[in-house]
Amino acid sequence: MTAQILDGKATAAAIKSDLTARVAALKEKGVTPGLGTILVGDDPGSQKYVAGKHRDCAEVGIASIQRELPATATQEEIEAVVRELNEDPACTGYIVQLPLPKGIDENRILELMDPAKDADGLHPMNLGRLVLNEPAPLPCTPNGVLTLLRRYGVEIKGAEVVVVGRGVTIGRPMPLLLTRRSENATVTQCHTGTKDLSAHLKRADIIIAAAGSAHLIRAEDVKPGAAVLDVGVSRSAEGKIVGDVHPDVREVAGFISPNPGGVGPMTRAQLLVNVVEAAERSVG
Ligand SMILES: Nc1nc2c(c(=O)[nH]1)N[C@@H](CN(C=O)c1ccc(C(=O)N[C@@H](CCC(=O)O)C(=O)O)cc1)CN2
Repeated sequence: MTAQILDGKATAAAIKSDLTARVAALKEKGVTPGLGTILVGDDPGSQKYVAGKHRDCAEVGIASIQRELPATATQEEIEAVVRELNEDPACTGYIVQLPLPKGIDENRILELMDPAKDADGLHPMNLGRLVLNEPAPLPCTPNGVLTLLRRYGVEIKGAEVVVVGRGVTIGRPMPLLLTRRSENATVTQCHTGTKDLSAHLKRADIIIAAAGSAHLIRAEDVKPGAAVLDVGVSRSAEGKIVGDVHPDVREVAGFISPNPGGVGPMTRAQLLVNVVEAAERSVG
């Protein structure tokens, strides 16, 4: 068996095409949605992701607001830019690209954001709303994973899902989305303290690998027919992306998301969804 590809590029393109029409409708009502980004430092990966976000904006008609600070920026300097975007009426929503340089209090920066402008769904108020089952912008990568599973008809209801990783952008919020009544999955969260990862993986109908550990998920640990989503990013000596999932898993899994070309483009598409939804709320 060779796994069906969960094509994030194609799915993101379909989402962007729908958003293009919605942005055009907003513009007819006099509203141009605007996405702001705050990028601190010169990490090449972060620069690439932010550039991609603005390319996407141009594609669907969303205005771009870009703020860049050097790696030496102080907490106060970053906070000043957060306050500026909180007040900017042209900015419908914005993100602070993570991770921030060492020494910066990331949580304090996120807390300072206006939760109504939180395009990433990572403000503590919005994560709290998710816990409480209240409407909130959803974190982009977990929502991208869910959208991909739904588009390809992977059964989520009642599925045994293993999430590997506990980072703030995916590992922490992913189980919150999956265990909502609308999804009804059963979730096990694994991490570096998990004693027998292999035993958990072998039982999973869906594996979401977000550990950032190259080829951590091996074919012998995957149940035949399982859906495997590769969210991990490590780099080879040549600078190429190496995911968390070993290439041999394709021969065992029922569905697999490539990396690159799987969850990454979905993260970007869901960010645009959050901005357009915020703009639509503003016109009622
Ligand atoms: N504020 C945030 N910071 C970070 C987030 C986030 O959701 N919000 N997630 C990641 C990085 N990220 C978005 O910012 C992101 C990662 C990957 C991609 C992507 O399209 N990847 C491509 C490959 C790109 C390449 O060649 O390097 C793919 O998978 O096909 C987009 C966004 C951490 N920080």
